[in-house]
Order: sequence, then structure tokens, then C-alpha cells
Amino acid sequence: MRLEAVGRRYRARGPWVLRGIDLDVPEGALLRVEGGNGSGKSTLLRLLAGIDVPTTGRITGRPRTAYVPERFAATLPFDAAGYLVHMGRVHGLCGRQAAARTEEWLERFGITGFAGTALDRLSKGTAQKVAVAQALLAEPELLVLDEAWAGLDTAARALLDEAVTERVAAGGTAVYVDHDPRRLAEAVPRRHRVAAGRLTDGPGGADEMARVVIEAEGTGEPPAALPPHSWTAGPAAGAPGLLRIRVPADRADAALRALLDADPPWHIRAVRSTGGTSPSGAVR
Ligand SMILES: Nc1ncnc2c1ncn2[C@@H]1O[C@H](COP(=O)(O)OP(=O)(O)OP(=O)(O)O)[C@@H](O)[C@H]1O
Repeated sequence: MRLEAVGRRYRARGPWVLRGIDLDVPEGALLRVEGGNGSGKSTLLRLLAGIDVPTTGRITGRPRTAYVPERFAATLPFDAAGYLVHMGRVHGLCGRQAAARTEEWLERFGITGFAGTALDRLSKGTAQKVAVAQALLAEPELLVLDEAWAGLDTAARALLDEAVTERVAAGGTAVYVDHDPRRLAEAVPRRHRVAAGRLTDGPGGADEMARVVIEAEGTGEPPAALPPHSWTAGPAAGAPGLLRIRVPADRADAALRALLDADPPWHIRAVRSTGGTSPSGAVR
């Protein structure tokens, strides 16, 4: 997806909240958006999620997208399970898949007991889990998370961390805002800062954005030497026996070495770079 000269203001002749935003959102990228209060982070995320449109400029190449808003409006006339099934259908799942994923995510978040509870009667924490589950259950190509961790308990926050890194390792893209500077830091996000309506690269800059995705086939356990949260395995990676690893470019050699030195060694199926200033392309 690409943003070209995107601007947004909420009133004709009102102040520009965002202006002249050019941004590439490549597949397999993890983007963190930072900025002060009221700087326009949520505005940018709503544009990325496709629930708002730019006043000027254009957004092209939108993938299948799911969004967790900063505030979940739990006013729809559904119970928790009914809402998740409905959202699964909205995201393109068939009825049976939507029901199965609903059951799975209610269980993963430990809220199966609230399946039949009306949305507006859920506690804030449980409602937030439902808000997050609706975005994760359809395995979107682009996941947009606006402070999605806020209000979740420790176990649910860890589950969301894991789900996001899994999506990204599987080739999806995630964009997030979170007040905790350490959020997903181990997964080494590309950082962007919104200030005075403009978007700049955060600390790190373009050269450090390059990531390498490695696909390997094998039968053993993923090597312990791989960085934590860097890989996804089996069906989540696209096929049984497949391991998909996403690491900063400067750690790719070490990851390849760990795969080749494993017993039995992993067969390297593909290596490609994403983001950064280096050209991307598959190498076999
Ligand atoms: N729907 C709206 N109508 C009018 N003004 C809006 C609307 N949404 C946001 N704004 C204004 O746009 C500016 C940026 O708001 P936005 O919520 O995008 O910032 P933010 O960086 O996410 O803020 P915070 O960190 O406080 O959540 C603010 O001045 C806000 O008042």
C-alpha cells in the first residue's frame, strides 16, 4: 500500500492535521507510529485502515485490512460471539469458518463464558478483547492497531504481541500506536513520527528499516539460536513443515547459519528483503 501526498483536515479551511504524507507500507512490515498528544496518530491510522479518506492525495494498493480503534463503541445490538461471527463474515470468512474462529479466539482470550453477553454489558477489559479478536480472527493482510493493548490484562497483551508478530512473520503487515516504547521492540518495528502534520522516520532511519524474510523447510524444532518472536512455523507460516523468519538485515546471516547448522539442517526455500533502501526481490 502507498500513501501519496496525503493530507487530512476535518473542516474546510480548518487546520491541516496531516499534510504531504508519503509513505510506503510494504508487505511483511511492522510499523510503529509515534507522536505527541493530538499530533494526528489516530487520524493517520484511520486513513491507513480505510475507515476515513484523505482530504487531498491518494492511497493505493489497499490490502485486506482489519482495525482496532482507540475506543471500541460497544453499542451494536450483538452479543460477543454474534459480533465476532458477524465481523468474520464482514472480513470474508464463510459462516462455518467465522463460527470456528470465534470459538477459538474467545477461548484464547479466556472469555468463552461471555460469548452470550451483550456487547454493552461487557466489562471494559472484556470488550477490548472482543475488539482485538474481531481484527485478528480473519488473519488480515494489514492489521491497524490504535492503542489496542490499552485495557488488556498481562496475558492478553502477551497474546496480542504474539499474534501481531505471527501475522508479520507470515508476510502480513501491522501498523500500531502504543504508549509503551518497548511494545514489540524485540520485533524491531520501523518507526515513524507524526509532528506538525508531517511524518518523519523515527530513530533508526531508513537504512535500519531493511528486514529479511527467510522461508525454510524442515522437520526439526526451530533452532533455539533464532531471535525470539522472529519466526512462525507450520500452517501459520503457510504450510506444514515451513518456517518463516523475519529479522533485521544485519541478523540474516546469523539466522541462516542457525538454520543450516541445525540437526537435521533446514532447507532454505527463499530469502527476500522488505522495507529499507535495498531493492526487494526473491532469491532462490
Ligand atoms: N473527527 C474529528 N473531527 C474534528 N477534529 C478531529 C477529529 N479527529 C481528530 N481531530 C483533531 O485532529 C487532531 C489530531 O487528533 P488525533 O486523534 O489524530 O491525534 P493523536 O495523535 O491520535 O492524539 P492522542 O495521542 O491524544 O490520541 C486533534 O487536534 C484532534 O482534535
